[in-house]
Amino acid sequence: MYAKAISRLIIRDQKAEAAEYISDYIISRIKSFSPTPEKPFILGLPTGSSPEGIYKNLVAAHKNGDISFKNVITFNMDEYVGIPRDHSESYHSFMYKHFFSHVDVDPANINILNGNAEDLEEECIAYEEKIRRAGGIELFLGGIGPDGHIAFNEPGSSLRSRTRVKTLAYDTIIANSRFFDNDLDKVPKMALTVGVQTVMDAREVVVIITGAHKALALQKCIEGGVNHMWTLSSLQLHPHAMIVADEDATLELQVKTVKYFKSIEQVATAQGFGQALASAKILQKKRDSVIEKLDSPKSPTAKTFLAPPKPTLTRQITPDLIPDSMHDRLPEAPMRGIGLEGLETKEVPLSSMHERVDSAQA
Ligand SMILES: O=P(O)(O)OC[C@H]1O[C@](O)(CO)[C@@H](O)[C@@H]1O
Repeated sequence: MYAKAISRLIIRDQKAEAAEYISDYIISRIKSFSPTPEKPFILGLPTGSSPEGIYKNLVAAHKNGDISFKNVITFNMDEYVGIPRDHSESYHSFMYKHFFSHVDVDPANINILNGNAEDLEEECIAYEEKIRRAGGIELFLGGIGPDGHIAFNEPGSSLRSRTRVKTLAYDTIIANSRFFDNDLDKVPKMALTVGVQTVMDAREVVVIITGAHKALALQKCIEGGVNHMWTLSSLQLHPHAMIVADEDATLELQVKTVKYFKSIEQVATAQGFGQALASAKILQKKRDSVIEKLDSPKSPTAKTFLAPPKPTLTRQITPDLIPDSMHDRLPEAPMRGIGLEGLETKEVPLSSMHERVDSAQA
């Protein structure tokens, strides 16, 4: 892992345009992946009001025959603990209402944490295991809270955390109370959530951030350092992280930050490579072809650098060590006559300290 800034921040005027950018992006990613039953596309999904527009677009695209989710396996980010699965505000209900009921995803391919499992810890361990067995998440779509949490990884969460039970922060309870008649007491106090590391393990992470109430979180995430108090900031360490925000969410960013990210998108578009991410497969292909070119005998570099003439290595047998005395190594006759006469050590007469003190005083 290496430290870097967020790869891309895409800014759109309105929330709906941000959602459109992401839904188009997901569609293009799934299409270019060409999933099959043997090689399904593994998609991580969030809930909340932010991604609603994305689901709406995906459903419309599916109905237009533009995209199929048949060979897509989904893993949701989180689920409340202790509310019935069919509660209107459970994340199970949300996902079926906004997405699953309207597309051709195989119900057997839908994974959502069970917040009513008898053993919640076991449920979380099994979830991580299932993600791993599926081959890891290809693209994790995420949403954040105003306190900068990704999934339900509240401020102070370990950046190495994995799926586990989490107590919701007061800020989150207030934010989510709008779905529970604005009654704080009705909001579940705990949730199961994938960990920060679970998200970071995805090959790509895309996060939607909209609204002025999330502006501080976006600023901390992009302009601040990696910090467990703003768990979204961990994305700075991800090689393929993209945040799509609306203008309101950029209110706390420095003008130069906004300008810079906008210029990245403009330059990319002008160069004709858009913002599409080169898939690992394409990158690998590119690497292979570069190496192939270098290795080719026609390549000038191949001759000069890659295939230097093999040096003939000869090894000498280490001679036996013949011990000699120090005396043998002292120069003898040849040294005489070249100005080294008289350098022989003179005998030093022994005198006691007492005698030396006396003569100094005299
Ligand atoms: O988009 P909203 O309504 O602000 O909700 C975001 C919430 O949804 C989640 O993405 C849950 O999946 C959380 O990370 C966050 O608390």
